[in-house]
Amino acid sequence: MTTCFSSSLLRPSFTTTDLCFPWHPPNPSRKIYPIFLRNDSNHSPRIFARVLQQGTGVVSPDDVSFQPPAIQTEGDDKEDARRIFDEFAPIDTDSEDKAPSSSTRARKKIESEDGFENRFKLRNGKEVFEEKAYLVGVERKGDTENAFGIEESLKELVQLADTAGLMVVGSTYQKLASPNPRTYIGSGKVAEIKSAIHALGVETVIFDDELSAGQLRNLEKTFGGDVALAQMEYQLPRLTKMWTHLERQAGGKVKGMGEKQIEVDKRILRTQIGVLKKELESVRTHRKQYRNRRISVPVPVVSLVGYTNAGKSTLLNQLTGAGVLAEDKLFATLDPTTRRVQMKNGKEFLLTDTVGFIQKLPTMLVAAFRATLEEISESSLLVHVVDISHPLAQQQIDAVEKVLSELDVSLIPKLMVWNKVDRVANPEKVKLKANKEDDIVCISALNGDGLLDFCNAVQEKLKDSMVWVEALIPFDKGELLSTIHQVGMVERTEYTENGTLVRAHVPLRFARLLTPMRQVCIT
Ligand SMILES: Nc1nc2c(ncn2[C@@H]2O[C@H](COP(=O)(O)OP(=O)(O)OP(=O)(O)O)[C@@H](O)[C@H]2O)c(=O)[nH]1
Ligand SMILES: [Mg+2]
Repeated sequence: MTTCFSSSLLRPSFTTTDLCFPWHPPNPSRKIYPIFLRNDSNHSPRIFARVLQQGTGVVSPDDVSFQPPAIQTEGDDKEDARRIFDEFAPIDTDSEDKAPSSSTRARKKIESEDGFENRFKLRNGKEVFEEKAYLVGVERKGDTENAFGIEESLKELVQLADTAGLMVVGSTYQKLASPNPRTYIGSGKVAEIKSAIHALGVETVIFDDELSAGQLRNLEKTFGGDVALAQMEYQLPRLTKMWTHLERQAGGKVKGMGEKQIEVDKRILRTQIGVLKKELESVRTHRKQYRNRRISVPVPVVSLVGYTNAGKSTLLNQLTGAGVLAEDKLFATLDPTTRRVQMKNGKEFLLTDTVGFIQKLPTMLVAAFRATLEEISESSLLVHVVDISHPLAQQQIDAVEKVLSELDVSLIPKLMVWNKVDRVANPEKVKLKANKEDDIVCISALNGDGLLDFCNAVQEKLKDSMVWVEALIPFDKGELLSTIHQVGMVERTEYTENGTLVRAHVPLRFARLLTPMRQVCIT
């Protein structure tokens, strides 16, 4: 699962055109392990490596069976590459007690000018440390059969990095003629990355590529870090050692940046982990409370599902004025929100916004995503929102449907919404096409176009999940009658001596409430 963009998604410091982003399409059939290599100043490659395992689960160091180093370079001179990698290799082992060198002082000066503390940014009300990131894409022979093209996949990675609080300052890629996963980027590319690290003050390098255990080991050795973002917490006690060690690589005979800096770094990690945990916990609690409250209400629940950035939150806001965060950013919505939609004809349904789907799902979002999935399975109707203006709309539809097909939701009725018709070259043509298909409605969530049609279509589809009842409602139960009108589809009412005879489709939960009256009616 993974995510996409206009330049407004990107930070002000760069634009889409700054990014040279040919990219290898992620292959859903394989595990992708982007490696984050962190270098903390323009001059000191204080680096650690971490792996973000895509998909569910968390990789642990024990899961990685190391084999002999197996970096093979392609096209370039292997010796050359080895030399470049060697520059990052550990050197001295006991430089900790030595006086700070001029390079350390210069680095500190740069960091203070850079406003280290200023780089804690507030995002969605939470404090994150904004790191400068550089992306490295690798396309292997055979990758091209993937539905998502290189550029799109790379853009998604930009958005993911952005969402993760990183500032993407540049990127590069390399095409490898061999599908062999043991073949890795050549020395020229390594040199290019190295010079970018220095020139752009890059702190995090993200490789989006499948890495063999050998490569992993090599990178781990080369860059000195233990591996895994998901393992940050696990690594915490070992960071002091690791970063001191990396310090030595940076300057040779220099003293490390000192305990203070190391403590700051650890604090950053702890903060990030803590924020994440709290956030996911609150998602869960929130969802549970909402669900419990909702179950007592007979109004049908409609869930908006769809690829990230499709416009789900915008649609919810338009229909309900909910003020739900809608942003041109990956996973703007983490905490699903439910609002009551009241139609002009008095009908009601509950509309739930959900976390967007993506072809690759970052580990840190998995928990939130699961909360959403639980939500989906309890809906009366799934509305699949599609950004029809997106060049890869069909691939995004396929990605979402694939996820849905893996869930236990096949019996829930579905409605597809083609959103952002205002952005397509020929809206009329698109609308015509939608009209020819069953269960597709064209809308612009942004300007409100087609929303009435949407609500009507929702009502029609909800019928599929309702049950047919005939009930005699006593006159003193007038509130039941108005609820039937609100949440159900009334076909006919008839006033009799004993009450009002109603024939209607109503949500199952509500039908149960009517059971005694149905019996009256039948007898
Ligand atoms: N032009 C246009 N832009 C739209 C429309 N609907 C949404 N957008 C824009 O698309 C971007 C994404 O919208 P969101 O509503 O945040 O998308 P989402 O599906 O909730 O995304 P996630 O929460 O990340 O899954 C925002 O910049 C919206 O303003 C539309 O109908 N037309
Ligand atoms: Mg959203």
